[in-house]
Amino acid sequence: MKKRVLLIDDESRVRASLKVILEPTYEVIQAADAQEGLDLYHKEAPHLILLDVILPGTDGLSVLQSLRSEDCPAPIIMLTGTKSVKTAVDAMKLGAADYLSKPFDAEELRIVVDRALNSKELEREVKSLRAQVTQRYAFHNLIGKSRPMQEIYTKIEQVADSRTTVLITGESGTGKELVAKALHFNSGRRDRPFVALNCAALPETLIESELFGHEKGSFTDATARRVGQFDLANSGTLFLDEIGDLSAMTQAKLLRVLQEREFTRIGGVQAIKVDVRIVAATNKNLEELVRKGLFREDLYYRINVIALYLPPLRDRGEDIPLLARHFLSKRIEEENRPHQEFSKDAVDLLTRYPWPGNVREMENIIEQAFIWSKGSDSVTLEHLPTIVRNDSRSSSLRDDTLAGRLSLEKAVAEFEREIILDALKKNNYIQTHAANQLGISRRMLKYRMDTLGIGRPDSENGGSETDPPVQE
Ligand SMILES: Nc1ncnc2c1ncn2[C@@H]1O[C@H](COP(=O)(O)OP(=O)(O)OP(=O)(O)O)[C@@H](O)[C@H]1O
Repeated sequence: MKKRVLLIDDESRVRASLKVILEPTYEVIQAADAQEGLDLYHKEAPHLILLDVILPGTDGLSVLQSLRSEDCPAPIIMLTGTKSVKTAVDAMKLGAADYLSKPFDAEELRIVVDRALNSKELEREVKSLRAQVTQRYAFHNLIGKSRPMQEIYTKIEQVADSRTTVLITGESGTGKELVAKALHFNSGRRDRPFVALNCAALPETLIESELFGHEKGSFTDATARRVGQFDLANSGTLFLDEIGDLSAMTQAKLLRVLQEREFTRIGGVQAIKVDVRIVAATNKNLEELVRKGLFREDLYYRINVIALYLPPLRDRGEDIPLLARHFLSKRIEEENRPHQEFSKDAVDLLTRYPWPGNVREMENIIEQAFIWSKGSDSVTLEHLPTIVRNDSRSSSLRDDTLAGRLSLEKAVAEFEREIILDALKKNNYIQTHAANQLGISRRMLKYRMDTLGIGRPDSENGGSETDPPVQE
């Protein structure tokens, strides 16, 4: 079936000639003014619109605006006068797919129309592929296709819809809060509140009042009754992050709520019944805290009914490229920037980096790469922060040595060479400064440079003027 092109132009001569050019490939429908054009758009749902800027009554730019405000899926190509560059720019800003300045020839018209339709097609394909990938590799905003992540998805599905308390463990930034949200939004409580409280962020004096609320006059600052998080989360989920940081007294009170499903506000006498599902998280080793007497054993057993462990990112390497692409595409979409991919060596480097701050650190690093790669076709090594580049280099030296590809002596020399070069570059090749930074004498630096064969970049800028001669 031929694709439909809607042509909105008041000059019948222009309409007739455009029709002749396009008709062999497309079905052309025509309108002579804005109103007729909008009516035909609603009736015929065209695949592409050719819209003249100058129309009697309502002009083309206003029509463009109203089509865009309706989320018109068809690309719109503006037909402008020769001298109206500003109008063309305005039209592009308002969301036109392209423009053609009159007079244009048949070939130009065909190219612009084909290109707009193809890129729309491509956009649609990318969207649908992305949706498919997200469906397969994601679970409620959690991205990851590694085995541990697939297991987490299965467990979430299995336990989400019960009132059982869940304990999520894992290093900082591994996604514990996202898992807690996934549990909530996949449960029957999804329309009720999800309340998150970071137990480590509040001083001990405040945490109890934050959790349970207080009655007016219960302490000096309690000028009014305050509702606590348990009240707010009633019939929903309460996410207690960093639970290992709770004081002994708050641990005792929390145990009571978990056992009796009721609590009392500070300064209150009346027990309040609640139906709250608790999801707790920690990056500490709770068993060890129990052994040291810092965490109540009975509370530990109460919250550790179902345990979910999120492994660090470095242990789920196949998720690294997936997450990196996810964060990059998200930013590209948000800022409406042209599509970019990572170069192969950038992906390799990201995969080798140990990610001590896990997914949170990755989000941050991809944000930096996104900023530095503005205007480039792809995200390459040079757009990644030095911390990733250096760390990955040292780990590849280590890997090569352990795999027998490089002798220890050579690996150490290579490592030393890179550090010395870095120090020299940072200090503009002034050896005295570089030596200071490295904590060695200038003579020693000179000696190491000679041994490792490090020369100056060129004698003009090599810092020789500023460096005093080495005293023998
Ligand atoms: N699997 C994932 N897919 C997509 N985004 C993720 C994933 N894991 C974590 N993130 C993102 O990384 C950031 C940190 O995640 P989150 O706050 O859930 O970690 P956390 O383990 O609770 O950290 P902390 O222990 O420091 O509280 C968030 O912005 C989150 O959206």
